[in-house]
Amino acid sequence: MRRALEESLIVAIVGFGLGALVFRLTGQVWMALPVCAIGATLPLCWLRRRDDSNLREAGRRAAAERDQHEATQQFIQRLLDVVPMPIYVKDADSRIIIVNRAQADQWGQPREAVIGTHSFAQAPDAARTRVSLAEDKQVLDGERIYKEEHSADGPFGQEQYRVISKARCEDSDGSYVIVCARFDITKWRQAEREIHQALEREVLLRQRNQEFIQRVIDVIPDPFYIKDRNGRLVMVNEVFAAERGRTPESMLGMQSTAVALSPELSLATASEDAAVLRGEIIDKEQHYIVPRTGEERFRLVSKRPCVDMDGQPVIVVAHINITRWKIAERKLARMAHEDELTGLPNRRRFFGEAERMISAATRHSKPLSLIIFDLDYFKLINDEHGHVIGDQVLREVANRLLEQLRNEDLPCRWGGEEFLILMPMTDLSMAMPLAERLREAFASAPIVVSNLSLAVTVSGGVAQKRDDESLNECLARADKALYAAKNGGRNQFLSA
Ligand SMILES: Nc1nc2c(ncn2[C@@H]2O[C@H](COP(=O)(O)OP(=O)(O)OP(=O)(O)O)[C@@H](O)[C@H]2O)c(=O)[nH]1
Repeated sequence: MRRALEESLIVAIVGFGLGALVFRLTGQVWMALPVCAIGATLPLCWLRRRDDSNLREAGRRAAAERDQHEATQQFIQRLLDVVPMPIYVKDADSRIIIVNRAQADQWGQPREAVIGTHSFAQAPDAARTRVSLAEDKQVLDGERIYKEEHSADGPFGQEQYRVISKARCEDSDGSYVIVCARFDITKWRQAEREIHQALEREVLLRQRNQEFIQRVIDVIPDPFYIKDRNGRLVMVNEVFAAERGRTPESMLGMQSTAVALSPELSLATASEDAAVLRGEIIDKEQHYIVPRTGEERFRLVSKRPCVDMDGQPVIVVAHINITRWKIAERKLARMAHEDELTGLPNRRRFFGEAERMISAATRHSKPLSLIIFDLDYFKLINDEHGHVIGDQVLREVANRLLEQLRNEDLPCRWGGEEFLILMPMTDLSMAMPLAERLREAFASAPIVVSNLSLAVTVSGGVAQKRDDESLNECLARADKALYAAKNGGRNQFLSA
């Protein structure tokens, strides 16, 4: 408008100016008027020519811009076609304006068939259409949609996982369009699921193996456990836990040394564990007293190196309770040499030691005497008070006998209520007073057992061993003297 006013003003000034000049020079109006008209026409022609050239230039530019735009469009299309994931662009009315090859292939339609149609025409149902339209509105308002979808039956009837991305974008005209991209992640998700299931199976298998091992070790009747390289308990059987008043689960993770039954038992643990981790095997016997109960125990400790299910080194430990065997062994050893009831040497031990004493006496030409004695009327005690009381009396007789002995004397329970004493460095004259002292020890004080006060006397025979006789021959002589003492009224010792 302003430009038109300027051009009209130029035309008017030029025409009027030329007319005014002619009128001034000629003074003739009829000459000035045509000049005025010609003067106005000249700029008009010039201006028209200039506009025509401008128009042509504008047309050329518009065509070039169209070509450029089209080339850009084609480039974008080629670019999108290379992308393997489905992508399409729709306008603000949800009409498809660009679609790449992957998307067209997925829809199973040629590109030209979908351009200009509504995107929701591709939706499988009304619900999906509603969701799609609501999302388009959100996207046009500036939101970005990024979501994952799972369908049990995808376009080809198979399971499908997709990541869907929708975002707003400005086109070359400055209008908003919606760019939609879909990424098929089915294979990843399925692989992920398979890995997850495999892991779950492994965890389950591991758990079952663990439970099975636990059941197996719980069957072991002795304490058994497994610890890691740091001495922490990783598996404990019920006996081991029960011995400590705990449950197996509550002990896991604890240091094995922290649950030792007695502090001295774990003194060598660290060095032993290090040796086992180097591949050594440890088998040893331990004798200890349980501080809590005062109970005496023996155990066989067995430590072995092993590798757990993760390939980590562990130490397998078994404590075999050998207390009963050890005590039985101890008892057997005692029984082999001691009389079980009285604790006195038995015949076997007596003969063993007597042999040595006789050899020594012979070698040194020293005298040696023997006493044999038994209880008088012991049968009556048994008959009247029972064998249990009788046993107690025999034990007391042994105690009283031991009180009368000298250190070097060798006593023996010969059998039943008969006892022997072998006295080295003792001749008959020394042996008789000792025998009398023994008789007196019984005759002077009753034996008290279980609130019973029982008068007990003993009778015996005494013999000094001759150089030319055996121990049995000497014993036979002493026995004869005992027989005589019995027949002579009892409560006396006679010499052979
Ligand atoms: N309680 C108990 N009794 C025993 C044991 N060994 C032997 N006797 C008993 O000792 C008694 C021995 O009886 P006798 O041989 O008649 O001798 P006695 O009654 O002592 O009579 P005299 O020796 O003649 O004075 C029997 O009753 C045996 O059963 C034992 O280990 N325990």
